[in-house]
Amino acid sequence: MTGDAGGILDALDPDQRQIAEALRGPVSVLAGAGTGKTRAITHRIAYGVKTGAYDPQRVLAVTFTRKAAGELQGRLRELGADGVRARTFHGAALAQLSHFWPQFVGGDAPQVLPGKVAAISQTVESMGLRLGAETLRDIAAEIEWRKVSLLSIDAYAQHLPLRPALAGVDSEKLIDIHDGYTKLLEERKQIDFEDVLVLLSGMLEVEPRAALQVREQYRFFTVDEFQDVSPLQHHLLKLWLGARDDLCVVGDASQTIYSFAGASSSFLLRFGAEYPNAREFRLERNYRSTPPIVLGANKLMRDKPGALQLSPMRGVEGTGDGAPASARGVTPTPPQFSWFQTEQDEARAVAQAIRMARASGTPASDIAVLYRTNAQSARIEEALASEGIPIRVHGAQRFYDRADVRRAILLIRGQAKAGDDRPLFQIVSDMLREVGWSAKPPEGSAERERWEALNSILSLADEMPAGTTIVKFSEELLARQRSQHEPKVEAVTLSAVHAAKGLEWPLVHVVGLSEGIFPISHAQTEQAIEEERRLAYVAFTRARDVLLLSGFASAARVSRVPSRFVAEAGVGH
Ligand SMILES: Nc1ncnc2c1ncn2[C@@H]1O[C@H](COP(=O)(O)OP(=O)(O)OP(=O)(O)O)[C@@H](O)[C@H]1O
Repeated sequence: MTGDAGGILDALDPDQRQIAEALRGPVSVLAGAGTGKTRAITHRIAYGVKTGAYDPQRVLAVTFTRKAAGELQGRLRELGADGVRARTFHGAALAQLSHFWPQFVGGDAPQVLPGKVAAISQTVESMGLRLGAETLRDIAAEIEWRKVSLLSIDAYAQHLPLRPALAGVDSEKLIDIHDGYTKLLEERKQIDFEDVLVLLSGMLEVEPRAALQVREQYRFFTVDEFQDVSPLQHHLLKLWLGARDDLCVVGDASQTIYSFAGASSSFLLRFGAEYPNAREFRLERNYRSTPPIVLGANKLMRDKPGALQLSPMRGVEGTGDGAPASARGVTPTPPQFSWFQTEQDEARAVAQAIRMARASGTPASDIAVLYRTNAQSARIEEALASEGIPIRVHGAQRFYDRADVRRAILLIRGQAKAGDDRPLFQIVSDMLREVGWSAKPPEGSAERERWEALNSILSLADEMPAGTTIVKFSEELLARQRSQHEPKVEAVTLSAVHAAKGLEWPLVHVVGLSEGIFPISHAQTEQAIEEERRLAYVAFTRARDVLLLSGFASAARVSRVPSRFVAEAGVGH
């Protein structure tokens, strides 16, 4: 064994360890929420690199969001697997398409449209139709669904009777819009987000030299969140692999929350049929949450296809990572449900509960408020701001895209180049002052959000080993910026459940648990309700120590009852 490879396995339980040691051939990991699947795959890759089984340059770890790819990259870097690439399907495909286009098509690759709605709107207008913004967005979603499902427009036309009807657009018109939109993009020499994968797949199919180059570059593949893979992504993955089978897929059928967008957990559940020589592993020990949270999650998913039965590990001697929860000011309590008259009452009560949690020592960054749709965040933002609680709205703007953060990093890099041997904390706080940071946090909520972002850079400097120079710190920041590895911001996270996948907090509020809100009113079929249930499962399993559920009775003169998911998880008032 080379270097400290064996040490990597020490952080794993026996099941995770088996996965890390299964370095070759097709491997599938069915892993429940909080069972350490990210830990298992990052350690597996690091172990492969350290033992020399993998050339890090030839390893590709794929996931679905840039945030998750950043997280994966950061964790791999911490484990010393630096050269390995963690990318989204889209990011990896775009890089390859841009590389191959000049060679095999000529000129630069076409520009990728930032969104579809404007082009659809133009198409619709040229047809003499008038459609509302909501319908245009629904059409955009249909175009996406068609493309990720690998359907031509003709094949899609056959499927139409099974698709949800769109208000004010009959089938014939809808097909004309798909046609018109395709032609418009061709004329403008533009492509959309899904076309990146469609075109790259086509290129790899018809250009053996392109396929050869990609296969030469990447040899070992890992796909996280495989339950959310679409037929298009699956197709591209097969092209990347060619005749080889060094593929490790990891996922949880109970966390499939993108089937509305064409994802299908059947690729995960039928992996063994696709690769008869596959080794299948299961991770069912939940390290994240207290036993009552785990039991509630199990109840919610009882007897659902592909659902794993989680065993709570918290409280079991010799397991768990780090300090007991109470050391951070969070005292574990069983999940609870509170019911309010209005949304405003609910928001106020959540804000008060968070104020009290902070007063008893829970750091703001240990708290999250999760909701079904983004539109719900405004109420909560308002209520938290009026209690003076710092917030960050997850998914609104990425940390390293913030103008103030970018300026601060630029200044720190400049100072590192110029040379400065004062203590790191002093240099960094001076640089931050130049972009408006001061020792005392400001009052207003936007100002406070900005301050917390800048202050997290200072906290990062503070956490560096003693004696770290400004040059080293600047390199660390740059590496984190490249991999989107965000420092911890001292603020309460507000997030839609979809965007919270893969994350965890000691204290989680899930709000708006009223029928018609969560499950959402437009989820009418059994399939749609099942997807809502999985979304509730994702939400509930984000909590480590305390899970507080709430809902409200009336909104816009509609009278609501508590969400079925509360009772199904066995959570009482
Ligand atoms: N072997 C282990 N020993 C102690 N703690 C562990 C172990 N494996 C995982 N954990 C802890 O369990 C939690 C969940 O791990 P991780 O984030 O890797 O989970 P996950 O399976 O990717 O979760 P999810 O699918 O719910 O997003 C983390 O806090 C992690 O540190």
